Amino acid sequence: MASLQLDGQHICGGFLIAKQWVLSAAHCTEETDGKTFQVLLGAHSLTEPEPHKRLYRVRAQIPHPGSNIHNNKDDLLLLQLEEEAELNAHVQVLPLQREDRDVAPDTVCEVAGWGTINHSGRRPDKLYQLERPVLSRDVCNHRTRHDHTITEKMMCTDSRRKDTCKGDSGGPLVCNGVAEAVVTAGSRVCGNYKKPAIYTRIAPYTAWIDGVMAAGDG
Ligand SMILES: CC(C)CC(=O)Nc1cccc(-c2cccc(CN)c2)c1
Repeated sequence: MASLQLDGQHICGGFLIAKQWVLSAAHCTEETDGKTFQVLLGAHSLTEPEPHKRLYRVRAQIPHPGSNIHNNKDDLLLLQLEEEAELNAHVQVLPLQREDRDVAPDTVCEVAGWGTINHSGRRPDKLYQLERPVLSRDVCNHRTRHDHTITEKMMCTDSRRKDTCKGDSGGPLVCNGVAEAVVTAGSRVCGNYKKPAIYTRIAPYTAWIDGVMAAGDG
């Protein structure tokens, strides 16, 4: 799990997909006015000293060309670290789902982040992890939910009570140990069952991800 930070403040989640590459969400750059993130790896607490915590500078930030501030489409961001991350028990690469097939509804997946915890807007110091069931695209696209805005490159999880929120964007949705999708802000509401959590599915973007990493590695 990565924390994308500006001036020492957690802004968004992300995760290591290769030794020198982190995947996150493009909309995380919306309020950075051009500043480059730093990436914290190996952390559980954002503030306390921990043996495997290390802050990395970012050589390049590459948002998906289709990403924009008006919708959640192609909401992916690749970050190339200044150097390869030092891997250990607390810092590992997460395998990506490369088969483009929907995760079955009701599959229980997990999502983690340092995003705001509840309606109080309290920001946690320690990483939170949540198990959430996958919601079918048909239910998620219902008129009373996200009203046909969920494309085949997106997926949803139930947002009844437990949900992702501000600061969780960019983190992985992990199903059976594989990163299936990336948290996106969606309608930017949290914990409302009528607005299920939305994720950008990874499998439809592996060609783009591989292409950027190949070009970036020179
Ligand atoms: C520059 C960005 C950090 C701005 C931003 O993302 N704001 C924001 C505000 C309220 C909820 C959320 C939010 C995130 C992740 C999941 C969800 C939906 N459960 C909401 C996101």
